[in-house]
Amino acid sequence: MLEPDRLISAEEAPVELNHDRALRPKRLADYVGQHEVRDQMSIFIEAARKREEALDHTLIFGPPGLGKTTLANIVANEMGVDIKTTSGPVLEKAGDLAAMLTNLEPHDVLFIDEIHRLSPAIEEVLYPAMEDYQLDIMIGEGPAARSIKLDLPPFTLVGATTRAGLLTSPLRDRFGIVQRLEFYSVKDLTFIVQRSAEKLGMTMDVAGAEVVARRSRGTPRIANRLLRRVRDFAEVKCEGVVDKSAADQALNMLHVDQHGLDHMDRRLLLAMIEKFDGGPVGVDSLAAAISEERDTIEDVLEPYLIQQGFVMRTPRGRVVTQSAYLHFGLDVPKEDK
Ligand SMILES: Nc1ncnc2c1ncn2[C@@H]1O[C@H](COP(=O)(O)OP(=O)(O)OP(=O)(O)O)[C@@H](O)[C@H]1O
Ligand SMILES: [Mg+2]
Repeated sequence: MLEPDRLISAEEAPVELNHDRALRPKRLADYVGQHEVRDQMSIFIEAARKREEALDHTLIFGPPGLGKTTLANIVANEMGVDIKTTSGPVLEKAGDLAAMLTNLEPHDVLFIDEIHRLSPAIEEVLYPAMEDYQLDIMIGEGPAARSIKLDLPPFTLVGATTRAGLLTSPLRDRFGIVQRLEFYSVKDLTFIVQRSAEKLGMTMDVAGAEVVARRSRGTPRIANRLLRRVRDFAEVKCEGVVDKSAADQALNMLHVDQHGLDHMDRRLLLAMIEKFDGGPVGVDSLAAAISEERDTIEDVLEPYLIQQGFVMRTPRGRVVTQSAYLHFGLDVPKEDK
């Protein structure tokens, strides 16, 4: 399990929901970064609106905290329709999904988070709903069971997942639009931090914002979280003014390093170096070595470490790179393995 107090976890903490909502952009124009996604979505949305049709079903995937839920809400907003939200693990019975589908108004968005966790029975209901706006379900049990067919209004299914690879291919194939979110550049994150600081009424200069951006693992949710901690620090220690030095001090105190790595990342990298000679090592062995779940490694820790070039995935397992050794000030081993 992820440690609940992990400061740079990209997962959303329940107490954060409200803070986050205040900082969450509502229009496509305010959705920072992800330029390709934004440009494409803006065209698809405008076209659907002109034709007075529902937007095509849209799949959004990417690591936690990059803006999938935000984008789903923006899509509904820009289409001028309502959004109904649910998630894969919550939908237990076909009837649950049927109830949601039959409650939709024409062109509404049905947002299913963690869509890779839908049960097979629910997926079966979803196929005709997505393809033909038809609901086809069995009601009752035993000899009295019968199937009923209902027409649904044209709607848009927006699915979000951290792991597109776990989607079954029939489900995946039914999405007309597939968007992959990338980690944000320091420049984009700096902008997000500046804007959030403004909304929080903070006094912060660009250099201070950039420090927070650099240590946020390319993830807006983490940037906003670190920003709130920096604000605490500045209010107590620096009369509320955040410049480079205040931001540096605050984040050093929190043990978030220059690359945004924290103790969990360091533990993972050091285990690879010390226990497995730098790899290759399978993800299960690694999970056992650091007492983490495999999913946490694959979903949360690894994507950023790979993106930053500290870890590589090879057919034989994970390998640490030279940069990882250098990051810890260790000698890079000779190529004689
Ligand atoms: N493009 C963006 N521009 C500005 N802020 C953003 C952007 N994307 C995300 N954020 C901020 O980051 C927060 C987290 O984003 P969001 O909840 O949409 O992530 P997610 O991908 O749905 O994460 P999860 O996988 O945990 O569900 C938002 O509340 C918002 O404040
Ligand atoms: Mg989300």
